[in-house]
Amino acid sequence: MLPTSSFSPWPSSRPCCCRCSTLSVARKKPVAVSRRPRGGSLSSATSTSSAGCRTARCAPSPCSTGPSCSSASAVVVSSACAAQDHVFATRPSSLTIPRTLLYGCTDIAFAPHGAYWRGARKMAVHVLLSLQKEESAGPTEWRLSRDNVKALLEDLFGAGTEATIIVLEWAMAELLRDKGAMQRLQHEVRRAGTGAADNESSLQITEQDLPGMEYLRAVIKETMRLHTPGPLLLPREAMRATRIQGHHDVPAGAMVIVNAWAIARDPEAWEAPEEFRPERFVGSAVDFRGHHFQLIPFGAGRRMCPGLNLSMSVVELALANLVGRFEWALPEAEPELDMEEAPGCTSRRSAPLRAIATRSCLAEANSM
Ligand code: HEM
Repeated sequence: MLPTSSFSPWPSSRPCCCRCSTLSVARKKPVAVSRRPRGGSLSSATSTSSAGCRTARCAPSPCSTGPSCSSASAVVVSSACAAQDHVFATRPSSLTIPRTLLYGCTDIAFAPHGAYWRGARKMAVHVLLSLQKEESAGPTEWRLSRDNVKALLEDLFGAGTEATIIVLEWAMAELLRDKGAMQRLQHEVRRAGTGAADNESSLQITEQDLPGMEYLRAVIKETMRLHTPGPLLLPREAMRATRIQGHHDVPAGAMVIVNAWAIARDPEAWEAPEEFRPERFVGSAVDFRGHHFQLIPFGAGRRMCPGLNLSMSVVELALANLVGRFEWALPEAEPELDMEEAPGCTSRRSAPLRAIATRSCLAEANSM
């Protein structure tokens, strides 16, 4: 993950770790925690919440001693940085939960770096996630056991669906709170949607309508910045000993956790980071495709999420049709939206979103 160039992962003035109950941060060791998550389990490594990440950010900085730290068995990265992607291209081998649930890590997400992972990922990207109708990977000579297939399907259904739904739900929640953003998005969608010129009942947003919708993409980026679906991404492991930023030694086998939640709210990278401001992405080149390390909800580098295009097509299409075809309001009984995130590996809403939809009035919208 995290290729080269300007590399400042653990600046002197900021906490460098989210609150993970079993990770103890050595105050004088900016990138180091002294022991692995208890039992080496996935849930203990990644179970956190936005409240936990926030608490850590407000805590006295464990990074304040600067670059004097030495080695680590687990490293938490909390600000945008670049590192040698090839060194961190594997997943921790010590996690018992994925090993048990994913048939010995024969899925893609937790497979160790190597031929099996490469083949499985290639197959998924070309055959399943390329959004092409024809198989483009060519005939495969792979022999997969029944368990291998089950592990792969768990990734593709499990990993994909929850994160995609999380983004859609948070986007609607933010838009329900921000009438200006909702109106601007509805205006864009209704102008571009097929049938918009006729009447609302024929409004249908298709994939062909999406490319011109810059504000729609800005809303989705801003939603993923504020509500990163996997706040700690997926853990990596150092395949060999390395040194990062010239002074942080990372031993072979150290677990690397990226606190994407904290990075996306870093006041040094973002103006008013706690506010929902989709406009910040209008006319901006900043994207989440792994080149801008301040926004990495899909990760970056070799292990970056291969489902990015698929999930973004789904979210764009669903959100455009939801806001284009309906007017939205909060239920009278619940005028205030609860914006808490539930604890866990993902940033699900703690309370389900409840909203009232009525048919849209396009004539009005088009005269704006
Ligand atoms: C909003 C939607 C999604 C988000 C935010 C998301 C996020 C992520 C993240 C953070 C990673 C780890 C990246 C890293 O280590 O650098 C990942 C990996 C992965 N994702 Fe997604 N994902 C999403 C949708 C999907 C979908 C739709 C699929 C497939 C149907 C999918 C399949 C995978 C797989 C197979 C991996 C493992 C890649 C590897 O280890 O080589 N994801 N995703």
